Amino acid sequence: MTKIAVCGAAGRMGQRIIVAAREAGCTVSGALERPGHEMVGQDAGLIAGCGALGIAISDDLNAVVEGCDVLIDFTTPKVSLKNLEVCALKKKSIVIGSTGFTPEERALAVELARDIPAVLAPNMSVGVNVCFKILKDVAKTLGDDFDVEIVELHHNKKKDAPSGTAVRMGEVVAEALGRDYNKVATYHREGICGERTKEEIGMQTVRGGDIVGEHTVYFIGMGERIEISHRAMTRDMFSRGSVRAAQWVVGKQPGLYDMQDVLGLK
Ligand SMILES: NC(=O)C1=CN([C@@H]2O[C@H](COP(=O)(O)OP(=O)(O)OC[C@H]3O[C@@H](n4cnc5c(N)ncnc54)[C@H](OP(=O)(O)O)[C@@H]3O)[C@@H](O)[C@H]2O)C=CC1
Ligand SMILES: O=C(O)C1=N[C@H](C(=O)O)C[C@H](O)C1
Repeated sequence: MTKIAVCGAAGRMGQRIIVAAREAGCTVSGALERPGHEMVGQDAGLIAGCGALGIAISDDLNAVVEGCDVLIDFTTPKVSLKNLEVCALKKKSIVIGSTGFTPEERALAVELARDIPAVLAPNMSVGVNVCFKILKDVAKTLGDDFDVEIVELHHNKKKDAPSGTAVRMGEVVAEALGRDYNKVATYHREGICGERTKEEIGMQTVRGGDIVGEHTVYFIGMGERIEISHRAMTRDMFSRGSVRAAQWVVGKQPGLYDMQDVLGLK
């Protein structure tokens, strides 16, 4: 039985991951929150709503990592990089779902994962990962004649924008079209901003209420358009995906993998 520890255990995703790990027959060996968090000391299962587990939420990163086979971490990029560093020191695996990584932070993650197997993915759902695959084909087939715009909608508590999933969708499309995402992504239009260029990929963000996560990529041509949409109704396919990744990654060769590797979509 895979021993899974969860970082960000009292968070929206952390709670669902604890439930998913139990449902998948894994052992929840530890649960982490930051020092000073009001949930430290509480039973992780009671907080997650799946009944007492006898595992108190801890703020001791080293002890929790030592007790697990794999750490699942849904927090922030800075916290995830620290966790990756500690997992590398203790030769444990890690699955990171946090989003909002800068290119520099991503490069650091690749370096830190040199000696341990790690998964880093902005979206753990099967549906979104199949969309990544479809988007590549659609973009290649349509070529430069269709304008690409990406719109994402999330709840009002989300801290990063655009979502990690939207950024990855933009990167997939840009790569398929032979463009550099960092040069063509357009996040803002206001005032007399000029006509749309052919190369740009518009990235639009909507925040409100309790929207779990919705992404649409528009390929807009003359007289027709294609829309590829994914709508998440609950967080459960993200949490189940992260547990699937955790079971998959333990024992793999060192290196940084993504969900396409886990799902065999490459
Ligand atoms: N890859 C995927 O499939 C998905 C990725 N995400 C991403 O996961 C991340 C978390 O999302 P969500 O669960 O909604 O966010 P939440 O804010 O609900 O949860 C994050 C939790 O991590 C805690 N935390 C902060 N710092 C530390 C620390 N140093 N050690 C341990 N715990 C810490 C937070 O505590 P506090 O509140 O005190 O800061 C909070 O409880 C985001 O980046 C989000 O975009 C979300 C869904 C799916
Ligand atoms: O913060 C969230 O909630 C989500 N974040 C991920 C992202 O930024 O892509 C994935 C999902 O859409 C939910």
